[in-house]
Amino acid sequence: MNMLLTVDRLESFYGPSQILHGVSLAVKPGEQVALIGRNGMGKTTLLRSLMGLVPRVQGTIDLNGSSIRGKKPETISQAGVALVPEGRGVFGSLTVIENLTMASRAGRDGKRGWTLDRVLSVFPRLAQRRGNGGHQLSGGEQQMLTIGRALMTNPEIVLIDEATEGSDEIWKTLAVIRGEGIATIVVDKDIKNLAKVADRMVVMSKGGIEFDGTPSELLSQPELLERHLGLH
Ligand SMILES: Nc1ncnc2c1ncn2[C@@H]1O[C@H](COP(=O)(O)OP(=O)(O)OP(=O)(O)O)[C@@H](O)[C@H]1O
Repeated sequence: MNMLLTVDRLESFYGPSQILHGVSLAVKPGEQVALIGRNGMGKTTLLRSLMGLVPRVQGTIDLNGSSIRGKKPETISQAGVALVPEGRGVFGSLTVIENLTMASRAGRDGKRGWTLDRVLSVFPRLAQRRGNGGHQLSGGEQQMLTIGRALMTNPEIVLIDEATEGSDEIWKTLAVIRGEGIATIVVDKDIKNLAKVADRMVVMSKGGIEFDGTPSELLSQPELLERHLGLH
């Protein structure tokens, strides 16, 4: 099967600091990849690098066989990548509906599977608060809104940082996204729940990838879990 996303020997820098040291990773269409590791190991930097938000990156980032490395975030979004950042980034002065409609765009192949009505039917709480300003929403509702906005761009892959930061409803949402055949890279600390939903678990350490395998392969390595995730 052709890969959706191929990352090869990626190096990322903030000013003089090198944060990623040769990350290689491939994601198939529709695959759910969990990205885990201790604090400060480079998970957020990897997602931001894929979205074009890190100023200096070297190596390969290909989406559907075309390079997106060094492209602007807007171009990367048009190519089919959506980011749900930690801390969210909802527009507080705009209503729920305005936040959603401003993100609306056809997917790469012109498909518009995700419309306003569809997003509101998947997230009934957003429908109830359709006229509320973004700043009037709870943390969990803001996360739903950010995911709804990502879906309005009709993406092929959604990158979700600190997924359970908003609320535990994220697990239901991930199941919906999976059912749509949209690939995900999900960063979170809840390894048990991630292992239930992910096709693959990728462990980062010190700006590199330490492990890449199935949930059962990871869970059968207690020494790795303890060293990189502090679990025993
Ligand atoms: N804008 C920035 N400028 C300089 N250094 C940064 C910047 N953002 C992150 N870093 C550094 O890059 C390293 C990796 O951080 P990153 O946020 O990618 O890790 P993480 O694995 O997502 O951690 P966490 O789970 O704590 O969010 C850290 O040492 C951090 O201090």
